[in-house]
Amino acid sequence: MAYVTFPADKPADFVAIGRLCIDLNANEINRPMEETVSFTKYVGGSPANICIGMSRFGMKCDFIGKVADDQMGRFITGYLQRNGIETSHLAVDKTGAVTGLAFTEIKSPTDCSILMYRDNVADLKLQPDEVSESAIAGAKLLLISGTALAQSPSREAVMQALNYAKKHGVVVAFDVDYRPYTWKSAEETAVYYNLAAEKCDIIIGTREEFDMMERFEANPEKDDRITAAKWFDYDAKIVIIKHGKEGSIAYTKDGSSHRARSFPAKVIKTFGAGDSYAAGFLYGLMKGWTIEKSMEFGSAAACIVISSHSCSDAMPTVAQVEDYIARSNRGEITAS
Ligand SMILES: Nc1ncnc2c1ncn2[C@@H]1O[C@H](COP(=O)(O)OP(=O)(O)OP(=O)(O)O)[C@@H](O)[C@H]1O
Ligand SMILES: O=C(O)C[C@@H](O)[C@H](O)C(=O)CO
Repeated sequence: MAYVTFPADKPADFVAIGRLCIDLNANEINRPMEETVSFTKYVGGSPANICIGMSRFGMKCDFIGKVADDQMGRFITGYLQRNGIETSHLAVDKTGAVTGLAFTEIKSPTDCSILMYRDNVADLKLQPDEVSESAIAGAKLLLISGTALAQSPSREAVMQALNYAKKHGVVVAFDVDYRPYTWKSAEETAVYYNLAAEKCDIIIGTREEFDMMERFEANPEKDDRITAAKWFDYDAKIVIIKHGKEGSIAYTKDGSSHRARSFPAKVIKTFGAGDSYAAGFLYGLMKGWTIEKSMEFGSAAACIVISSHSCSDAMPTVAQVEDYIARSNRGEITAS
């Protein structure tokens, strides 16, 4: 059963809007940041990672965002281009804003953190009039990501993108992607996340992210079913709640639920799991697969990324994900 119907006659498959930044991932893993001396530079930011993932899967992708007018901004644009992503809808900041940096600390496979440098970043300066209506009208699926709602004018740019998507019958997916930095308060976060989520067809978040959105509501048991049910009174058709290694659960508007286990993985670091899961799941859905098969594909894509050093660069191809599922089913992959 198709829970979401994607428009057929569009020149592009997928357009994402929001954060583009740099990940500097520690080369010396299993060490605190204080003792780390070298890092490898990658393109980062959740929506950028998801877009790169979709492109690796063979989807025709476009990105709407803003980069700094510096070497880092040009590195990001070039990387997207080399990955086959349309970059003509990227604005270039002219106010002296910088590229956001995410230094990753990998103390152990389960103890990872991100040290952010996000003052005066270009991605949050995207203006509503820099959001291309034709880019959104020309895609089957728009992905928005929560961090872009943290500040104006990026917040209004995302709301504008949602308006264009509604006007042109584009399916909207929302990855909650809650990162505490750049938000001023938990109340502000909940207000804007809820405003955006009301307009989305597919909502994907972790249990903790939905807890944060439910700040003004009663769900004392943190019941996933109660969390999901609210959104079916708005535009949602699918709500996915992720539980890390415990897997994920999708609720659909018809009242059914669909569970996905996680696969074993030799984990290097856990960040990037959510982005690769989202890319894999959305790819499956766009291919017309069942919810279960799409979730399984996303879960296996996540394992490939968390077993690798980077997020963006490690995004797998379809063949790599299929191979991971097959090897796991044959018992050839064990957890770390
Ligand atoms: N340790 C793990 N082993 C195997 N699979 C995992 C592990 N951690 C996460 N996953 C897979 O990735 C999916 C998404 O992970 P998670 O719930 O941690 O999302 P997230 O918190 O958004 O990720 P991120 O750390 O990128 O922000 C899970 O549903 C699961 O399939
Ligand atoms: O912006 C961040 O929070 C870090 C990212 O750059 C990183 O690539 C990521 O989001 C992984 O999920």
